[in-house]
Amino acid sequence: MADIELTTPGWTHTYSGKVRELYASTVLPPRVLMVATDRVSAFDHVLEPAIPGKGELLTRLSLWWFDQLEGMPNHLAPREEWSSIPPEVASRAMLVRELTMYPIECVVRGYLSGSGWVEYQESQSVCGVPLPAGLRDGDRLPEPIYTPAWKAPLGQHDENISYERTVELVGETVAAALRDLSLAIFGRASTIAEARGVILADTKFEFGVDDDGVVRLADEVLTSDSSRYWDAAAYASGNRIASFDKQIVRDWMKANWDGTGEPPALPADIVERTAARYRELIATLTGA
Ligand SMILES: CCOC(=O)Cn1cc(-c2ncnc(N)c2C#N)cn1
Repeated sequence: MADIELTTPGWTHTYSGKVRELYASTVLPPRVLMVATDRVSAFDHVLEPAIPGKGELLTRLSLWWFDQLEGMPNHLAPREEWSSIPPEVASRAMLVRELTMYPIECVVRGYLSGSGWVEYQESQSVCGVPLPAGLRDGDRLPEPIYTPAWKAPLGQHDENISYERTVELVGETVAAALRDLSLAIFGRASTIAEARGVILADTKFEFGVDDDGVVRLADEVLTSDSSRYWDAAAYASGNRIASFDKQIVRDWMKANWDGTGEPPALPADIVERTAARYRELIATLTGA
């Protein structure tokens, strides 16, 4: 990994994700700086080259969604503290309260696609949740389903788990809260997106708890990295999955890599088309 320390003093690098870096403040109260890079990952690999502007675009999308989800406590630090964000990353960073994170990926699916479609064909269920017969790839589910995963340490695969397993991991009260909050947020976000001509097919939330015991929506929220977004008009006309997310990259990888060894570099047109889809999604949803 290229040198990732910030040139601005007062920050210590603490964690590298596939596409984001975390830093701890050495001067503020417990705060975490979450910096989004332009890196793109698919099939558990970080791909080359980076997608120009991706980090900034997805940060803007996260911040817009946090604002839309008023009333839902989140991990953003008070905006008056944001002047302390290093200018070198300010356009693609979020300053957040340090939380104790729950090890649960709170996945909500409103449509049948991706790994869910593969599993459905074999078992007429997704993550153990039984579904009606006769569904097709891309179909809207009768109602959104909560299909949690255990958040594995970096480098390991997240593992789909049952709701009962989440109870064992975090207790009944918190497990129920994570499920209910995830389904409620998904419902509100779907309504907001559909009013703008965009289908939110599925997404993944993460939550943590602060020192006062408040459960807060954390991580990035409803970005093209944590969600599948489709164009509603294209979907209605039968193009079931004209996507606004990484599908361009996934489809190219499936057609040009056998999954062994290091993945090939993305061609320039795939990089540009992906950047353009990110820009189009943010413009469509936020108007900016
Ligand atoms: C670099 C990628 O980060 C992650 O994978 C997710 N992650 C989040 C935390 C976290 N830790 C304390 N406080 C928080 N508010 C958060 C948040 N969000 C740790 N890992």
